[in-house]
Amino acid sequence: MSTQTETHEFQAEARQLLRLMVHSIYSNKDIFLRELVSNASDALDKIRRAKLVDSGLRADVEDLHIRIEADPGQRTLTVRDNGIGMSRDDVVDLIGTVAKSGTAELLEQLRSAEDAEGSRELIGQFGVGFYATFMVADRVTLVTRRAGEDTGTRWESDGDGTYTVEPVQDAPQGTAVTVHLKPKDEEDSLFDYTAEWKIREIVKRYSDFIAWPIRMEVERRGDGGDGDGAGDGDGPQRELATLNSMKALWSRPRSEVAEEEYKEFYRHVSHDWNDPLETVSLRAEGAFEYEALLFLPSHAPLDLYTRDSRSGVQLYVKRVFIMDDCQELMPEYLRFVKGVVDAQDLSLNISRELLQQDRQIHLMRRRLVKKVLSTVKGMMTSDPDRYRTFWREFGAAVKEGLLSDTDNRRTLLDIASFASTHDPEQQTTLAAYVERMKEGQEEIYFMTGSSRSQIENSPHMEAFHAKGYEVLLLTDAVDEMWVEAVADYDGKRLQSIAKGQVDLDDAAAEENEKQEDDQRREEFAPLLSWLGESLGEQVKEVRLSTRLTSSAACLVNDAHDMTPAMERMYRAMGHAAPSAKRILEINPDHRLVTGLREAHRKEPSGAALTETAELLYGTALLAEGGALDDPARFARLVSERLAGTL
Ligand SMILES: Nc1ncnc2c1ncn2[C@@H]1O[C@H](COP(=O)(O)OP(=O)(O)OP(=O)(O)O)[C@@H](O)[C@H]1O
Repeated sequence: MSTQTETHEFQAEARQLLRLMVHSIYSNKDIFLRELVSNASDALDKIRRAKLVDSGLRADVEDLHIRIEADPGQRTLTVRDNGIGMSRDDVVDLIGTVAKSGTAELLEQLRSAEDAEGSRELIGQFGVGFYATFMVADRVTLVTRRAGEDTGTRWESDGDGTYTVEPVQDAPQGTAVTVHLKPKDEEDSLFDYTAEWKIREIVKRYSDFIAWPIRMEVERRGDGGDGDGAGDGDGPQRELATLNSMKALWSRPRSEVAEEEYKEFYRHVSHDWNDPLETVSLRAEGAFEYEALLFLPSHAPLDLYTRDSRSGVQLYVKRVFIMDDCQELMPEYLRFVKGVVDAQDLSLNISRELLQQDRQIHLMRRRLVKKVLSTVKGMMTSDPDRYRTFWREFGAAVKEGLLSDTDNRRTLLDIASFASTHDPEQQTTLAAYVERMKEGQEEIYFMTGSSRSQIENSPHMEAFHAKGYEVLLLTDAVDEMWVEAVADYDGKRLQSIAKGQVDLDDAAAEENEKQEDDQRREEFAPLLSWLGESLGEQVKEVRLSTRLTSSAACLVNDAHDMTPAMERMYRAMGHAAPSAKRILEINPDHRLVTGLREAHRKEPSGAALTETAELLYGTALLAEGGALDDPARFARLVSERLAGTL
């Protein structure tokens, strides 16, 4: 070891991931080579781009390629690229840590995953990249030099928790990763990764479309020989071969590309080990030509709802990689879409700033979005199960589009599904809801809340349930927001059952009940006005309810007020959101309410009565899942009352 060798510890999460790799929960170990080739290919993309942007960069971009070197004697396999390379700090930051958000959650889920199958699925959603080498290696050495820098870095680890870094003077530009292979053990899927046939097989299978040549020294194939590679006495002849075809998949007609090739390409661009759910290809001809090959994943990534979630569309210009994560091509609500867009008529030097202003890019994005949405719409009829998977995984993200993408709002409403009281298992579309609407029903009823059972059991549901009206049960955080922005679907107003007044009676019944109502209002007027005063701190009005059948009371919002959930969300985002006072509705048929009316008639004031009013309000709040201001006081009042009944 040189005097400049430093020993570092892997970051805690990295250590845990490494342990998983060493104990190899993933049965297909071949993919380690795919990961190394994929990283090498990215490094080559990056150097070409860097040189385009800064022609003064001291970098050799003459013959960019990947080279695989196998040494059966030493049992090593090296993947070498002459790409962008890494500085010493890059190596420590990128290789020694796992920067991906969601790592901690993933590890937690892995710990609780019950079987190997479950673990594989989870890890598949994550992609372990470079660390996959530790499935096949007992030591990994990486030598790298960043283009433009003089000193290189040597990194080495046996995957146990620490690694070393030291400077090296004679490193070539780019990165070489040498895997010191564990002994072969085919029963454990550990093949001989120095064997030419095995390397060829893996490259062909996983990396054929890589745009850079993947070269390796191979045995020269004899002309019509016996194919055993044996030489004629001078030993086998060797030659340098390119193992991959390098064909850009997106430029080939769909009919000529095998499903398996698309899947591999998807894995390359998405770093997802699972198959994609759907492939979307698009070719635009004319004044502004481009080709797109996009994928809808089959699982939501763990970081889909975190702030730093990346969008997965790469931009190429005339087959040259320009940038990852091109947000100008896909709106945030479709950030899970992965793939490649290759434009013919953009400058290779295009910057993000210019992209934002480019009219053609705007048009391209509009068309891509429409294509993705129409693909989803198509799935609804062609393959409903697949559509359901899509919506389960990505529905909550897509609904964000109802707020941000007014152009496509109608399509978004068409492809959306919601839980509903109609069916405890299956979600419904709005179109299906409208079809089932009762005669005379003018509105689409919904309620937002934190869970299906909480909404279903909330007092607001009672009359809707009793009268057989279907209610949509909206439980995603984003639902609170979009329902404020979207007024109607197909001319039918969207109406929260927890807001404003409800009127579920038909005209004939209404006439009969009108007189009864007037009489009741008169009877209850003194109680309502007393309750209004007594609970004046908490509510802005107390009125008789038409939505309750079995509960004594519930809280509702005025039609234009924010719901408590919205207020909480605004506060969580750091906005000031003063609490809007709500309306207490009481059920004139409930024993507690009629009893209270009688008690109030006999003795219009008094501490016990005021406490009952407080309890009535508190119970209504609890029934909808709300939080009491002073739970201890509430508990004491309830205990005292209970004690009185014994
Ligand atoms: N051959 C290489 N040349 C330059 N940088 C590399 C090379 N290999 C890895 N890196 C750097 O190390 C980082 C981490 O690599 P790693 O394979 O662990 O994850 P990743 O490729 O970013 O994502 P994933 O885990 O999904 O494959 C890369 O993002 C890249 O910046």
